[in-house]
Amino acid sequence: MNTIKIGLIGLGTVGGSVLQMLTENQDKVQNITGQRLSVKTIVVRDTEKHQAAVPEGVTLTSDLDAIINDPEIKIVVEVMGGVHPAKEIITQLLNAKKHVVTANKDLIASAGEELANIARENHCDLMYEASVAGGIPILRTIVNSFAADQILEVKGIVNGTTNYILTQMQRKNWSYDQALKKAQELGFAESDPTNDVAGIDAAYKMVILSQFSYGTHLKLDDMSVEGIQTISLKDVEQADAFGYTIKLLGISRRINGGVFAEVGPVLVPTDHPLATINNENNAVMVTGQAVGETLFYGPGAGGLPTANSVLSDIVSVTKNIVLETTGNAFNNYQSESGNVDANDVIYPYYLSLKMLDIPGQMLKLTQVMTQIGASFSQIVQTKNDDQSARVVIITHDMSKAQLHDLKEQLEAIDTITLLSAYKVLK
Ligand SMILES: NC(=O)C1=CN([C@@H]2O[C@H](COP(=O)(O)OP(=O)(O)OC[C@H]3O[C@@H](n4cnc5c(N)ncnc54)[C@H](OP(=O)(O)O)[C@@H]3O)[C@@H](O)[C@H]2O)C=CC1
Ligand SMILES: N[C@@H](CC=O)C(=O)O
Repeated sequence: MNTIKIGLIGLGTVGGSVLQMLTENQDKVQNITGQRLSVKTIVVRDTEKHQAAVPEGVTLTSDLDAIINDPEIKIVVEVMGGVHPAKEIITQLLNAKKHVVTANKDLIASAGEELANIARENHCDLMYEASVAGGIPILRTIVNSFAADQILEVKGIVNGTTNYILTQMQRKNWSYDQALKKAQELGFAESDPTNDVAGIDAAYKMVILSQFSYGTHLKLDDMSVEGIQTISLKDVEQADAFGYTIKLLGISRRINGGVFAEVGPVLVPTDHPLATINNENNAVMVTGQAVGETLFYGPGAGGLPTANSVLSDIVSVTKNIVLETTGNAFNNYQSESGNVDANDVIYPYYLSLKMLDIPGQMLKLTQVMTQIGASFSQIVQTKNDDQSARVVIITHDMSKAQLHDLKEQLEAIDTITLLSAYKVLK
């Protein structure tokens, strides 16, 4: 039996589980591919820390050249994370004719196209199923099963850490800090969790999903990205009283020949499937013109679920090596798309406002709403912690352009402060 040697860069949450799966599931992989897969070399920063976890016969080193310059190693798994030096390392690996499997969404969202070109020039595979929604096989599903359908919308929960934090805050009354600490301990969060909680990790995933779904190359700078740091317990309770759960959603839609994508907190009706997705689980709802609405659910973070996606890529690369069909892009859908007009992006909004407790403030608010042509379907007045008046509104449908005008007009009124403005899913 032929043996394919593998190099592994990173032995943390995901790398450790990849090593475990490659060791424990060897027989099945061998049965399917006809090849024996064997990890030859592992690269980490601190070899001492990992020595005990490395099986006999496997080289553990901090020297990347031990993989790059080893002609025996055909497939390299990059699970170290971050854009630099991962980008330079993968470039070197591809130029050294090695097939690369990565879970690195930061890198693929920022430089995926460039790396795919280098892979093609070298007749190498570059695969990254694990970069979006951890254990959910969403990218390959879009490539294969939506190949002929026009995807109209992709939305969902694509960050496990924030969904875990929101679930613990909503169900167990944990503080934000307590829930984040636990998410880090469980290995869901990035080594620096800023990108998780600020919505940037979800935005990277929406960039990749949009490329697969609409063939378009969005940039993070083109998207509005908001995290969960500003969600207050009062918002969570008020949303619940209105019949909604707050979730951090990525939403992308084809609108009039353009592609619109955003990440932010959204009020989801409690009977909507996305409201039922808890803990580190993710769910991606793909709406196709022909197929209609579909939902893909599963663990979005964690070692073994993510490793399962990495292994599916390794098996695909192995089959391509055997069939001599390497060098085809993971996704080759390319399509031009224009800009989306802010007048065409329409949702109801949840607005919470702080008002100085002096007469005439509600009248001012109503005047601003009327002026921009918006109206509300629900309104509640309570108190903020500092005893100022808190007014919470759910608007009728309004455009992003109207929301922008509303924000501008409210900024000019020093007795009213807009605390939060979240989309409401119907
Ligand atoms: N954790 C998760 O649930 C998921 C993670 N991902 C992605 O998978 C990748 C890995 O994540 P995760 O396993 O959680 O990360 P960890 O922080 O747990 O592990 C990172 C590993 O990479 C090694 N490493 C970091 N920098 C270097 C370097 N310059 N040279 C050599 N080795 C290096 C570290 O070595 P040392 O230990 O010596 O410091 C460590 O072993 C990231 O891209 C992440 O976004 C994707 C989906 C889910
Ligand atoms: N930090 C990420 C890990 C998976 O991509 C998350 O929490 O979703």
